[in-house]
Amino acid sequence: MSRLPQLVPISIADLEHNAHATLALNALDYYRSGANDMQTLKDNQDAYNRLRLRPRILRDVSKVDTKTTLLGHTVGSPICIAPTAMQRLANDAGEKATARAAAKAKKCMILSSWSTTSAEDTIAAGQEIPVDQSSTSGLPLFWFQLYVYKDRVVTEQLIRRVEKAGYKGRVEIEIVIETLVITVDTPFLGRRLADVRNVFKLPGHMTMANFENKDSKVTMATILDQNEDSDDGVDFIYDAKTGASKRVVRQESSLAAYVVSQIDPTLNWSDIAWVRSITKLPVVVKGVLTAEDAKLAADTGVEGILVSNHGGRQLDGVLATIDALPEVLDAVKGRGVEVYIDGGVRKGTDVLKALALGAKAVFLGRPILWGLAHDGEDGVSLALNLIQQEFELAMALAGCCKIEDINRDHVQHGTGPRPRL
Ligand SMILES: Cc1cc2nc3c(=O)[nH]c(=O)nc-3n(C[C@H](O)[C@H](O)[C@H](O)COP(=O)(O)O)c2cc1C
Ligand SMILES: CCCCC(=O)C(=O)O
Repeated sequence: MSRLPQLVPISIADLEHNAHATLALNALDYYRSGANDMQTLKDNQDAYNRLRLRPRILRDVSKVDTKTTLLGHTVGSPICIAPTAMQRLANDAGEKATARAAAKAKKCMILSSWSTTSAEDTIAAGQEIPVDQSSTSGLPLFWFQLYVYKDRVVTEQLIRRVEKAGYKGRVEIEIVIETLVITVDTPFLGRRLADVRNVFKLPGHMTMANFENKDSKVTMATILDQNEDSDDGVDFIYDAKTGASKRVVRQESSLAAYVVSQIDPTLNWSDIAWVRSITKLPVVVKGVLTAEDAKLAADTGVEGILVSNHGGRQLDGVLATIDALPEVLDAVKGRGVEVYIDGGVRKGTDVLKALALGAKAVFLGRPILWGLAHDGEDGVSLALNLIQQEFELAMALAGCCKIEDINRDHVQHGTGPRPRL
């Protein structure tokens, strides 16, 4: 692979550029790909660029405060970390590095079900960072992303593990896993062509750590080719229920094969109700793109909706998330459901636009991975700080001192004069 010269990163785009130069192709392609033609992947960013800001002037913006609340918890900023699987492909410290950077920045991090570090170890890493409990500028927050397995016993065990890992109720520890984020857009894995070509797989020394326990080193038998060295195109698919491994000839991304074998494509609204019935954790559904589904989510009683197209990695050709956001917000207006967004957020002005349209918070996927690839924990801190500083500047230049100052009048579609209301 040709190597590009490294940049001293001063934007998320620079971090991405550097990651292209440093990551192994298997990891780079897995991280950067969208599904099929990657139309939605591109549109997620383009759609932000189609929006225009309407700044207000002469408003004393000498002090800007970005703290906000997420389901009742005060965090330092509405800029949060989306769940991305297998972070150790970017840097050996993986999810631990991300957790420490999130804790330092007092930001919310969602840990993926498919992390290469366990929920317990990730939380513990976050707790290494001292937090000022009396701080009025917010505290870090850790949420957990759940894939619902065909085997509900496996799903429930994972929920119990996560509840336990959250140490909820111990007053001296403020970092809690407070919310389950159920991903609902992945009954099957979207077709990411580069992963198919690369026959993507997780390297043998990494594991899907949330499915291990002290007695069994489940080397993620699931997607691993157990004959790693010879790469003979044969996988052993692990059946979590029987503990047996089935031999399959691999013709595609091992991840896609794993999803087929484990993740429940029959998932429907009654399963969301089931999850709610077995845990006290608040529930956010991740992957809503339409008013119709937003209403059903509210009817199911969820606490939050994350408007997401999975970073353009699932159904190619769907709306950019920022274009889908208004109909979701309209559909659940007055229902007490918080609405967040992810996909294509790369600049401080993107954050401002999303909040102006009504999102409570934005979540970053790939930018965190680019930061990790750049320099582990410091790289994630850099990614978070770069976009945080851009956001604070954008707020000030738009005449906003605090999050509540940002409103619908700060943004318009297109470049023409604002239509009369
Ligand atoms: C490499 C990668 C892995 C991901 N893994 C997960 C995952 O395990 N669970 C999940 O719900 N979403 C996952 N996502 C989707 C992200 O949570 C998020 O929706 C998306 O990345 C946001 O778009 P952005 O990358 O443009 O910021 C993943 C995305 C990427 C790029
Ligand atoms: C079930 C897929 C797990 C990882 C993921 O969500 C992604 O690669 O986008």
